[in-house]
Amino acid sequence: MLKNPASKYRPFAPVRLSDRTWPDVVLTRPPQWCSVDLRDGNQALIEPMDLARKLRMFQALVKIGFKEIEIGFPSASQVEFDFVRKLIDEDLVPADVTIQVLTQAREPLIRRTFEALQGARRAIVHLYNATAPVMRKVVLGLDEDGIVELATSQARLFNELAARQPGTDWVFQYSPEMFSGTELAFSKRVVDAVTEVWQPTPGRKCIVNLPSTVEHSMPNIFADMVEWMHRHLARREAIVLSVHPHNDRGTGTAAGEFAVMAGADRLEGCLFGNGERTGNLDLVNVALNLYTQGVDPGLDFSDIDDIRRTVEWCNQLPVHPRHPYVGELVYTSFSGSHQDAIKKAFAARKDGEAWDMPYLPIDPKDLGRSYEAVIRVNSQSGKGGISYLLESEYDLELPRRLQIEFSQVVQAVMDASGKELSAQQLFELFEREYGVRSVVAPQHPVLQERDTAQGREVSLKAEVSVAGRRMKVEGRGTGPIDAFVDGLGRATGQPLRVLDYHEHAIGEGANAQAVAYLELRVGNRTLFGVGMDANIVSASLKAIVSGLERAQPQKKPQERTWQSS
Ligand SMILES: CC(=O)SCCNC(=O)CCNC(=O)[C@H](O)C(C)(C)COP(=O)(O)OP(=O)(O)OC[C@H]1O[C@@H](n2cnc3c(N)ncnc32)[C@H](O)[C@@H]1OP(=O)(O)O
Ligand SMILES: CC(C)C(=O)C(=O)O
Repeated sequence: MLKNPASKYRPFAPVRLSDRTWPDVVLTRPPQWCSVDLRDGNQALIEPMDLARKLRMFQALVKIGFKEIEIGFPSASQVEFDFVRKLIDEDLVPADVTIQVLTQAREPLIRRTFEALQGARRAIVHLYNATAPVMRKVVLGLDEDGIVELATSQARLFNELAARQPGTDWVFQYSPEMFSGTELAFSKRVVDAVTEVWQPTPGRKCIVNLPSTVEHSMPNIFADMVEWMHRHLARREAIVLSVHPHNDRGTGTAAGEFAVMAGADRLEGCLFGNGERTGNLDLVNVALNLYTQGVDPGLDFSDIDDIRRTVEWCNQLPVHPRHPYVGELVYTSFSGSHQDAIKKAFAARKDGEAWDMPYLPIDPKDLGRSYEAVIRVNSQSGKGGISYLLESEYDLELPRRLQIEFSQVVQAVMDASGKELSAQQLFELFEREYGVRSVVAPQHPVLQERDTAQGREVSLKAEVSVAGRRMKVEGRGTGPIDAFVDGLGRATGQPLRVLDYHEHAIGEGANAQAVAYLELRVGNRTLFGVGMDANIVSASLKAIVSGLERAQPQKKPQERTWQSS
């Protein structure tokens, strides 16, 4: 890179528009949408779409709700021509959808374009020619007058060819190419000259499309340029003012939104921002930005993953996992504090309430995404995410101090592997750590109760196996748990106390299980034991054995053996 980039690059020129109004505008309704996936998106593909892919994309766009779809550049190739014919000949265009096609301002191409459209019910024919200084000089070798002459002569050809096909309801569109890099006064001059030829009326408008063919400036500058055009164009009342932002600086979405605030009526772009170089404006992004402001965009993305799969198939390009609204990872939280906040907000949220969810600007359900993938656990995660997954996938409601204890177990495993843990892996780790499957309930229990002067007394005899060692326990207490703790303490010679107790059911009916979480004091250690059983008392007794097993001196995590004192 250069030490002095100014020796090579020029800053963009600000627009003189001190009375700009667009910054105060609030968007309360959607613009007119036009998808250019089948043209600008298609021309940017490594392998342009064949007929089957074009048709599938067209049908997906119709299903989403687009009413204007640029279906191709019919003079560019046979496939492009044939696709237009296919839609017309096979009557595949719904009555409320208008197809649009693009042509350069070159006579043979324009003639071929009108030929492709024969028999169309309604069509937008889109004419463009270069207007930017570098293009005038280097590509076309024309001065400003030459460019105006080129544009107007071809605009006249539009009038002529359309008149020969009166059965079609024609709409004309004009784009000064690289509007973003063209002097504003010249853009106005050429656009006014074209609309003078076309003579649109408020009842029969033409479309003037302002492309940031290359995104040259910050989006506020683009908005100033659009507002300037909006205020200065002749015949504005007879024009649908459209913009066509690209995304070279990564601000295509902002440019599109600001342009609508600045007076644009219509937005051209592609699904998930496909298009030349860094792409076109991402229509899904803008539509869902509106949606999250409470504005119905008039486009339906309620199965956004299906749309992504279609787009990936047609474009043969992947959508990035972090792409706004659609990426595989955008409804996933790995970091502990995010998980904690999301978990609490889900628990606090009541149906019908306004969406006010930390770290989730949109309800994934609205786009057909599920909550399950919202939280994933890796070394950046904390107890909130871990317990969320265990609760949402396995119905385990870990008490808070157990969440803290188990998250340290998880962290040790993560630190060693560096990998993400799925909900299933977390559950298996939990089962192993607390011996949920391996711990056996006390065998041959004999339980007796009697009333004494101090109250009810329970005595319990049983055989128990703790970490592979069988022992007989005999104890007394105010209830079975108390008696078991007393007996185990005697049998192992280890002081044992229950500090806290939580239990809940998992599942219903014949398959219901009880799960008990007991916080124990074993010797000088405080730790949890967990037991699961169809019977709640057995679940509690198993939890005590679980805690006792875990209390023995540790060799390696996940590898403990019993050492009796
Ligand atoms: C910014 C955009 O996205 S605009 C859309 C661009 N899309 C595409 O180009 C995809 C489809 N294009 C194609 O298939 C081909 O380019 C075609 C069929 C249109 C034309 O092909 P060719 O005739 O072989 O010409 P080529 O592609 O090299 O275009 C360059 C010629 O067009 C002329 N030209 C370029 N832009 C324009 C314009 N806006 N208006 C008029 N003429 C133009 C150039 O001056 C050059 O003419 P020259 O050969 O006399 O020097
Ligand atoms: C033809 C125009 C609209 C275009 O695609 C562009 O300038 O990016």
